[in-house]
Amino acid sequence: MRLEDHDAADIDITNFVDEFSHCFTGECRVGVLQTLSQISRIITASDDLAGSLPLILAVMRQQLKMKRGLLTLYDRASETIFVHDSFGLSDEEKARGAVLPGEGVIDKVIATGKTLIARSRRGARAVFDKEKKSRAETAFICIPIIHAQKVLGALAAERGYMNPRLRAQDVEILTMIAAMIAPAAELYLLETLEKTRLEQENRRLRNTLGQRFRPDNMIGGSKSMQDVYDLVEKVAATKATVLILGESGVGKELVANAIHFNSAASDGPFIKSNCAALPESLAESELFGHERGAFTGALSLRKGSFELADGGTIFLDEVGELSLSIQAKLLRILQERTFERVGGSRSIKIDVRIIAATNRNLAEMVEKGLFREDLYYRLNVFPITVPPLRERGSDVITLADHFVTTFAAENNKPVKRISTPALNMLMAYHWPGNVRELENIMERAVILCEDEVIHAYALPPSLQTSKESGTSFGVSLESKLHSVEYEMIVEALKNSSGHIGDAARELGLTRRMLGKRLERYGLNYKTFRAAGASGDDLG
Ligand SMILES: Nc1ncnc2c1ncn2[C@@H]1O[C@H](COP(=O)(O)OP(=O)(O)OP(=O)(O)O)[C@@H](O)[C@H]1O
Repeated sequence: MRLEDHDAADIDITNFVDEFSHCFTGECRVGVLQTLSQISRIITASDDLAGSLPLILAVMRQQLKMKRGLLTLYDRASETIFVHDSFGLSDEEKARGAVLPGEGVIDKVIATGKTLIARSRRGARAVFDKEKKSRAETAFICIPIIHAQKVLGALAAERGYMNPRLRAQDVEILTMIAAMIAPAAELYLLETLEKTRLEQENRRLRNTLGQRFRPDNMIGGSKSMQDVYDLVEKVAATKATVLILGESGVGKELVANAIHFNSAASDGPFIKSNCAALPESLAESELFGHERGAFTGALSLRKGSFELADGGTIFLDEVGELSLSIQAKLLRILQERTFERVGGSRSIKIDVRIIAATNRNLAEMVEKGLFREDLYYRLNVFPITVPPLRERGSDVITLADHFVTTFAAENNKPVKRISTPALNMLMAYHWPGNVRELENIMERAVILCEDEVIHAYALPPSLQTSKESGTSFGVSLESKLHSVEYEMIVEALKNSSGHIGDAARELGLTRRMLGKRLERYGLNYKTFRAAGASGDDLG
């Protein structure tokens, strides 16, 4: 009901603070102070300020014997006032988010930042619906919640009397409570609303700009990886079994992680079991657990990975390495979600999402009788193939930069960039060990680095053979020297912005000597002019 809905005669809005302040006499102070100290304790004890707001309303209800109360908050960005918490409202009122008679009062209080009181005989009748006989007036007291000069909302309470002294007392108490909960209200608005808004904004931007999902833990935006991210996003929302395929080191475990942490079970456990690392004798008890005394040395009951993953996700890495007998047990879990511990007869039921990964060709293994066909089909419900690094184009550079930043921070080194020849080498290499190999190489290079730039000679010999920038260097001493020379020349030309005299001076050569070397490497000093000293894109 809005303010305008009332007859003018029935409503009296009073700026109340001064009018009745003299009525607040000493006799009530003890009870009031107890209430305030209780509220203050709730606020101090709670590590979640926003969570303490409902408790405070409960204290208002119990200690101050208010019939109805509500806490409204103002979301500045959407310019909406919403009921955060309330007591005494009927289910119907709650469902429509309606507030007490004098809804317009709340608007006014939030707009002006001033305390207001609405008196209403009609309101009284409506409020005390069940006590229709009562014609007593109601006071709807509404106090702004202000923090750092910003109105964050309003605290309102309704009293079924108009006794000026009690009303003045209520105003004073509610004003103090409003001041005490203001930081909590601000925190709530910041944390909850801001987060929701950012998520909405993020979704909106992704939709409008055609941006797509990328798990937080994965670097690289190449088309082939974007296809992987799309699959991750889709399957994360389901409970389907996932089979992740791809060469060693491509990031299969990261994909499994991303699925789990973007799923509804993200608060549940994520248990990884490396099937290849387990000797046959131990694999069964590792996965399914064992009862006490199940075998020599089984001194106590042990839960296996499946049981530990209950309510979450189990990641079976290198699933192609499992023995045929364990494959049979795994098949049963996939079909029935039950298993027995080793040495046990009781069936254990679990609720687990299964993600398996392998770098083996399972279909081929099925043909050779090394992998159960029925298990293969059960696992292969939603396959995701992670592409090798050599098929990800400039992701190599993005990942290399990411690793340089990470390892520079880890090792406390001022390394800032990768030189162009080094980048060319990274791009030309075929990366048999994929991202893991790149990660290791960049860690080594950062450790070796003595200035702010990773030079080509800091990369391992396996990369030195690459045809970087069209200049192929062999593995002999002479080729390596040429590689270093080439890079030093490129750096000097960059530093001097393509000024051949300055570059020659920096290198300790004459212009003529430098000219000859430029010729040998097919370099043109003029191409370094436009890019400037820090240009990174010159070959
Ligand atoms: N897209 C990526 N972004 C950042 N780091 C990555 C990415 N892909 C892989 N890595 C890193 O590379 C390393 C290897 O990744 P991961 O262990 O997930 O590969 P894998 O395919 O499971 O390997 P394996 O088959 O040997 O088990 C890890 O350190 C991982 O953090």
